[in-house]
Amino acid sequence: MVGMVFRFHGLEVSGFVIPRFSGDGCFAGTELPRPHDTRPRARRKQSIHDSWLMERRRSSAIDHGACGDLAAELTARFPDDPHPIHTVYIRRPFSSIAHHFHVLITFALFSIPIGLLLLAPRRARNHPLSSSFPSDAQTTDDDKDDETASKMAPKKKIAIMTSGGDSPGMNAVVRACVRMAIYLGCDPYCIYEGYEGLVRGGDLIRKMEWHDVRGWLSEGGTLIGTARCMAFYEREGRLAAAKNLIAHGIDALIICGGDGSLTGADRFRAEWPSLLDELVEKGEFTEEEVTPYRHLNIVGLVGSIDNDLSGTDATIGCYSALQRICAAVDLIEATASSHSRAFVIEVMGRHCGWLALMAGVATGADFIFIPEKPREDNWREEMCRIVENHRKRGKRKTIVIIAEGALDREGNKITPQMVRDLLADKNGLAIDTRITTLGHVQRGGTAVAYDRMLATLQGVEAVKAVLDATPEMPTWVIAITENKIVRKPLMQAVQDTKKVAAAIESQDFDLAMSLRDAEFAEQYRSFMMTTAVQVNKEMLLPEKDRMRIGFINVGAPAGGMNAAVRAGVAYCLSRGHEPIAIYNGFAGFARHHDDQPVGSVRPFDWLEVDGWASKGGSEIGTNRELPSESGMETIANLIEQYRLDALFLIGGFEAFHAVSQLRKARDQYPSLCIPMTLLPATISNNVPGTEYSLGSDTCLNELVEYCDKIKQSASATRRRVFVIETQGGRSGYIATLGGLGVGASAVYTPEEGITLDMLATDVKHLKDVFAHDKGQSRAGRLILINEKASKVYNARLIADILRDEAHGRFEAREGIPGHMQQGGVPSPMDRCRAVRLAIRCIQHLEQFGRGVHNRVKNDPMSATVIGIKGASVVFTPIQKLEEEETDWPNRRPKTAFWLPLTEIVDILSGRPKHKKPEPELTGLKAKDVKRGLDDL
Ligand SMILES: Nc1ncnc2c1ncn2[C@@H]1O[C@H](COP(=O)(O)OP(=O)(O)OP(=O)(O)O)[C@@H](O)[C@H]1O
Ligand SMILES: O=P(O)(O)OC[C@H]1O[C@](O)(CO)[C@@H](O)[C@@H]1O
Ligand SMILES: [Mg+2]
Repeated sequence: MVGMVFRFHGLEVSGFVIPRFSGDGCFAGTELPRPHDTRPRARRKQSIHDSWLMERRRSSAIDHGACGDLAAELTARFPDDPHPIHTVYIRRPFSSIAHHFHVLITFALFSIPIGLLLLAPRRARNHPLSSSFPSDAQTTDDDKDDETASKMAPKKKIAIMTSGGDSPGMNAVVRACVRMAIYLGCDPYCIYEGYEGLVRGGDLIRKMEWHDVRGWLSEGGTLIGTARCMAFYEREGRLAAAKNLIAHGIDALIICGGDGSLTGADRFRAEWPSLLDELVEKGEFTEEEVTPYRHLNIVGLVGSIDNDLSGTDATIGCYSALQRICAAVDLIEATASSHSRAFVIEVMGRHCGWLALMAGVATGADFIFIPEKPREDNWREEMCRIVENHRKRGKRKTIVIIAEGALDREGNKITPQMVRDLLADKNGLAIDTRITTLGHVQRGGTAVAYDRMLATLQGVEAVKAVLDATPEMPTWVIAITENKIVRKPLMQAVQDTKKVAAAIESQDFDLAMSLRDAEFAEQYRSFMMTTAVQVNKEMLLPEKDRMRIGFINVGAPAGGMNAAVRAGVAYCLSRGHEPIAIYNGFAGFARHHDDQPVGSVRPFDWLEVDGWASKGGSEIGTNRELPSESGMETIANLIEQYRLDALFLIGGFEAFHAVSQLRKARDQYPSLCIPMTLLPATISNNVPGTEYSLGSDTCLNELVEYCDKIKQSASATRRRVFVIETQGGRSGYIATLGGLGVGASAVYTPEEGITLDMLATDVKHLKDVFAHDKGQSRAGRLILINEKASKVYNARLIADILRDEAHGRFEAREGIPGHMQQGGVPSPMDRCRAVRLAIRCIQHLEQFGRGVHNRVKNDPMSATVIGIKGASVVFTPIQKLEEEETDWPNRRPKTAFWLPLTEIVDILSGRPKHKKPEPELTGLKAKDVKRGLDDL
């Protein structure tokens, strides 16, 4: 270090110091012993950043000399640093900004590697868009293309920040944005500490590399920090933020936060032109310098556990928080039931009742309080009436869920204490009552599979939106409607969100409800119907319209089956229908209906069913037998014998096949001319007519949790790859979505198949990746393979091939989670969707009424599948699905909506492009080709 001259003031590094500016245009550093400094090395390095950055000026040094030596010197200082310094650029003092050089030092801080950027330029090294896939092995070669840099257009710099309360999935957002930006030839930056980082600038704005975000999918919270920043509420703060963005040459900003953060973003966007004018006026920049930034390119991502932004069905993190809440309520139920107690559980949601509402639906709570829909003035009597009704029916536990922002109709806060006092009132219900406040437990922990998927896909979409943006376009927020990721105008979403608050304020609660997403109001009605069973007599249908509805589960168990039965039964009871349980599928129906003392066909007992909201498996039993196997005539006779007016089926591909068989047999057996509908429930998610089946979310959570653990083991062992076999039949949905959630290096699906070419590419890729991994990095890798991806290659064989090909350079093992993937307790999403879709199914069946055999026979809508398709919930006639949309030999839909996601899994894991397998020749063509009678 001695001999190099620095211009920076009192800059210290453990072991050497960079002295004051000497005024002679060159730099020097001197070794200094630091015996007193006991801080860990990373902390000491942080202090260099801090003090150096305090020294920096826009117009300070520009020089390119000696940087190679300095990088080598700094690397030598920190030999065991996992992220060595590649390049140091130094500026000569008072040079013009127009020289377009920058100072960059890459240090490592704790586990977060940092690209330290000083005086970021508009200059960049450009990777053409057509460049090969970025991979873990090839991403940090910044210095290679220096000579070409000056000839190319500047690279776009995209900054990502997280803001407001942290939420699980924010790290997945950052990972997706960083890697997608690199993939598309841009430079990603992270703004640390939310708006605070934007206002303060300096080293809170850092360039990111591909490997910087490795392993982030499974981390909770936000690793780039977040804050509630007071300064950003003020124009002064926003002015500083604008200055920092331009100073760092940032072209676009992706903000992931809740309603507040996006309101702030919208305000920033609206003020931007005047902020730039003010910066020019104050002499911070010239007009030419700000010209490239005249259009502020912002994209919002909604990251919040509260699910409080209008225009999107889900926010990143809300399902993870719901998972924590439901897990806690499920646990509390056992103790509540044991003591016959009531529990008042307070959940987060300052201005939004989504968490409380969904928790109420998913756990089958007795009563909820949410800000958007305060109870009538007589809420005390209403709650007591419902709780009393439940207790009279024999319920031993009472669960009341209250959002922290719960209000009464006059806008007064309803507190858990008020509710407790009411339930415990000695002159009233006199129930032994406790309060549990869940607090920040709800925000903690790793993201559930859905949030990882949402965060990743929305992150990718945000980068694309940034690159598509033109000044004429509105500023987008990335939303999700049902199953579809969509761009919506941020301004509209923010305005609608503000309207919710205003509507609550002005006590227009219907408006407040309608301004939330469509599911919100529907779920509220679902909750009311399932909790106030037979309390509200207005719900009852006239006698003549009441039906006997058979409930039957078919296929393998799937999370949410019981919740669907519970909701369907509760709805039937509210309407005066008679819900009939058919135990153990068609096999039970055909062969055990007259067993004694109880046969397989019997009315439901509401008290028993009411406890099924959170139960896994299938309480009424399920199996794969088809009506044709049980005997179609027997089934038809039984339907007649039990006077069933409708059939509600819940299950997977076998259930689909069963409805198809029943429909086709209608000509022969008139008793089958009753309305029937199928609610898809299978972890494989392979039922035609829907993009989502109950149980698939539970399965993905199990798979992701399993893979996280395996990956941790692989990472601890350093250079090891696990090949995980997933279930899913001939559908690669679970493998692909699981791969998206855990960042798999490769996913093998039956839709694509496996070839030697693919394996060879993946082996080479893994070798490259491991060769570039430093020993210290979190190097474990996963490959996911569906159980039927190939007739030849299975998890064990692929692991053996990898191990053999590694020639001792890395290890490979297989892992098979098997039936664990069916899950224990169903996920809240499966439970909530089960409730909503089951109620829709019964509503669909009840439209037909009783004894309408002829009408039913000619109406394609009388045998249907309910499904979520894109942005809507739809019923599709089974005949259409059977004939047009089903790949019968492979037992899956002809088109898999999720197939394009495989590319995203590959892009984000840096998997190289591989040759796709040829389509399989079958039948006569295959025979003739093999005999040489036809062309290949
Ligand atoms: N009206 C506003 N004007 C300017 N900045 C704002 C505005 N509202 C919020 N912000 C900025 O966004 C930050 C986060 O907002 P807030 O605390 O409301 O959290 P949030 O984004 O809604 O997240 P969550 O509610 O999930 O915790 C604020 O600290 C502030 O810096
Ligand atoms: O952690 P803090 O800043 O106290 O914020 C708690 C608030 O954050 C939120 O969880 C949203 O993240 C609100 O529901 C809650 O009121
Ligand atoms: Mg908020």
